[in-house]
Amino acid sequence: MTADGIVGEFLALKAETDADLLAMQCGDFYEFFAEDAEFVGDELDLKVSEKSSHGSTYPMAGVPVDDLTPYLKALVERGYRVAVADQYETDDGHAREITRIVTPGTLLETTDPTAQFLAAVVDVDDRYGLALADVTTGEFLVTTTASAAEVEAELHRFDPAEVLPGPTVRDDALLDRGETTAPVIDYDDAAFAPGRAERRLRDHFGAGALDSVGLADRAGVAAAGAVLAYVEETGVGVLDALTRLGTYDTGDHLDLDATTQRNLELTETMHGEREGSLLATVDHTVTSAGGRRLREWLTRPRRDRDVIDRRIDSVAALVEAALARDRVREVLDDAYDLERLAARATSGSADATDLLSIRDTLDVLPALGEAVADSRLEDSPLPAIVDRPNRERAASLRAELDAALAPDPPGTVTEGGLFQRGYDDELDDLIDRYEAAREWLDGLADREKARTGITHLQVDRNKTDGYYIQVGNSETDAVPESYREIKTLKNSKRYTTDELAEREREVLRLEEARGDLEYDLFCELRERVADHTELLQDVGRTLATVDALASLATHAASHDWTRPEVVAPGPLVVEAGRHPVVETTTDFVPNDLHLDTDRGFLLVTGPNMSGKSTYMRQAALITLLAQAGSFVPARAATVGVVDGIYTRVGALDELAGGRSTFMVEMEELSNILHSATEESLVVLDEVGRGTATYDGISIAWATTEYIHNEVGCKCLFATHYHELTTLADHLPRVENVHVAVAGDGGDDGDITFLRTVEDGPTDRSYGVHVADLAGVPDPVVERSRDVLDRLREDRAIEARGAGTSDGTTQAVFDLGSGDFQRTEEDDEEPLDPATESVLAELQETSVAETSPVDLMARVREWQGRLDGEE
Ligand SMILES: Nc1ncnc2c1ncn2[C@@H]1O[C@H](COP(=O)(O)OP(=O)(O)OP(=O)(O)O)[C@@H](O)[C@H]1O
Repeated sequence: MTADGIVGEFLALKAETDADLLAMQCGDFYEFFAEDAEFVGDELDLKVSEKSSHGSTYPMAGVPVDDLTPYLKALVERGYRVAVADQYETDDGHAREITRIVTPGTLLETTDPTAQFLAAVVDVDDRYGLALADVTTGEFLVTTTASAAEVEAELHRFDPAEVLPGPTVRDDALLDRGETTAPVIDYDDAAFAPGRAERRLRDHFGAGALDSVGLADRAGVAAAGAVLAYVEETGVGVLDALTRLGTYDTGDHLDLDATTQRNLELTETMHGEREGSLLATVDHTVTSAGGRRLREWLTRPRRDRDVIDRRIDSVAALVEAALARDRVREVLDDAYDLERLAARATSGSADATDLLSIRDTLDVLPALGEAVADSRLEDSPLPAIVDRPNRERAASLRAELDAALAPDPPGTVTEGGLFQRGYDDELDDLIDRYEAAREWLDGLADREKARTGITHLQVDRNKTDGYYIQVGNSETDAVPESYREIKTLKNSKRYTTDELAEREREVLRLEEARGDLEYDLFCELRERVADHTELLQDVGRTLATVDALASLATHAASHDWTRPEVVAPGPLVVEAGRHPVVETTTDFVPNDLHLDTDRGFLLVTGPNMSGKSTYMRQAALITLLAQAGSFVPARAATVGVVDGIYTRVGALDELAGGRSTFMVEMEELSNILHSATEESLVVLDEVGRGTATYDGISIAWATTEYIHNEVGCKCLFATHYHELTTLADHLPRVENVHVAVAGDGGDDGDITFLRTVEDGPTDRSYGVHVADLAGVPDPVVERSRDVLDRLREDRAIEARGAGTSDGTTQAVFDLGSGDFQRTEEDDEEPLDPATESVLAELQETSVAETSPVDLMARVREWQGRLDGEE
């Protein structure tokens, strides 16, 4: 094919696909042309050369066929979708077609141990269907819900690598809320049609599959069908990896909205770092599958007490039995990622080393069985967990692999050397003949030296000349007549003979036959392994589960955590509780917490920086950890199961998202007030702060009443609005607690943060002290103290009337009530315009939002105006 034709063909194939880039095979290379070449040249630092076509030149960049995978991975991990066109032989030359599209959600070759979900969301008949498939492990989950917030929360939990919104949800806010940074692909509308989707699901998973997993909802079917269709387009093998369909009900798990997952820093901190998150703190797993399991438990804690208790029973046993725990972890350390290896076997991408890894990991199961047979673990649920997979089938698969594979097989599966002797008679025979021919060749140099008397003679092989006899120039006169010269080098000549040529042909033929036969045998073996996918997934899950349990136990033992008593919905009582992450970096002061039916709502006050947020998050995290099946950081804890944890904490900078912080705050509050039930735990940190003081107080006030009277859930509410503390006198379940400090924070008085939580409201706010600590310039701090003193003295700003010689007070704006109070005698008289205007401005002035300096300047200006100055 001409050069022109190649670029033309590339552009035609590119027009066929909606992938971002195309890699087209041209002989031994995959080439990118035109814009794609420039793009990959930049992204991957590939050399870009020029190719001429139709009189113009096109950029061209290529990678050797065997090296494509790492380049593909690099592109896909940056979020691009890459189509691959392979070349195949035809009767009159060769042709090319797109054989697969590699995308972030369907990349089998990933080396990142975290789960890689492809998600589809669709809305049918007012319900949302969400399907999540991880082709690297074969996991395929479907759920349906009527709530957009729940879809959002699930997307945040599963953190998909790629999202396919159905036609009706493409413009939905739920996809641009920043819940996912994954590429969002507008995929073929038809794939989401429920009828078509259902047929596709039945074809792939079998006619009865939908009924047996209880997938009836059209929205769920549509989402699952779209995922299948998409995966199918990306390559046939990848689709085969999806073996197990499952459904789940969002009600099985603790409801954690997306904001709460972020606020509680479950898997990453507010700054997007893993380090410092709850997961990073408690993760001591030794396998990547165990790490995935632990992440799943922390992001999807349970509501079912039986499940929770079983996990905690296992953790407790492992906490007690330190030696057995170490042994369990040591045994698990030898395990590879079986779920992923199973998917590689099913998709046909596993090589011999992968099958050996499967063999070695199957070995871990009996060893783990022995480790949990320890007397201190035998009464726990652990032996039953390890017994769940079929041990006999696992042992026989292991034995089959062990008998088949060579101990140190090559990385390619087409060149032989994969199998042990004795595995296959035909192969053994081929190998015997091959080795005999090789032996003849290996001995040839010595035999020829002896026969001819030539000393500088060697036999070797290279790509262009094949096998040859090489003789140094000084002795070429002595070569026998049977030698045929094939090449002259500077110091030597190369020869062949009829017999050497014949043997060479034989060796090559045998090599090829061996390679072909081993490849066929290997594919058969790999398929037999793929037939055991479910078994491998069972074993993989078991190892991951035990690893996650041992990790929780390791953390509990090393940080002195305690077993929580998990009870039916009800109280949350914590004795000497700590924050699970903060305690690892700080000399932490433990705190008690008591929330029950008589005392379900705590108003938490205290100076800035005293530890209010930490205290409240600690309560949420202790509940979450208990429901994940973990021990908790406390001396003792009773945790009443909750159905959801909802938090609204300090405003994040969401201005980049185009919404004002106060709007975000109110949207989050709205979601909480709509979602929380009597059995939820709600944590509110300074709700109402983002607006004018009196609006803020009013919203906080009404929120407290609503949660107390209507929702009736457990709630912790931190506030700087001292006014709210009086609510404890009116609402029976509301109590005040405060984080204590020593010192009054007054003029120069320093305060010491005690970090202890005590009953009753705090008396001061100490904000000026924190301003001082933060390095606000001295004049401002001092001035603030003056202003504060005055405000405290008067709790009022006076408006003095003009024209009254003695300057008697005419109207007082009372900061406590937020009302104007006038003196009796002035009431009759109409106000003069100056007073009117000052009062109007005064009414509009927000004390909280005006700096003390401005405030004083304004007051001075008002006084001037009232005194008749211009
Ligand atoms: N019990 C504790 N023991 C030790 N250190 C703590 C404790 N509680 C909080 N801290 C530390 O005190 C600092 C302030 O805590 P936090 O952010 O919870 O205060 P806050 O009262 O919510 O502040 P603000 O009102 O300004 O938001 C943090 O650095 C935290 O690590």
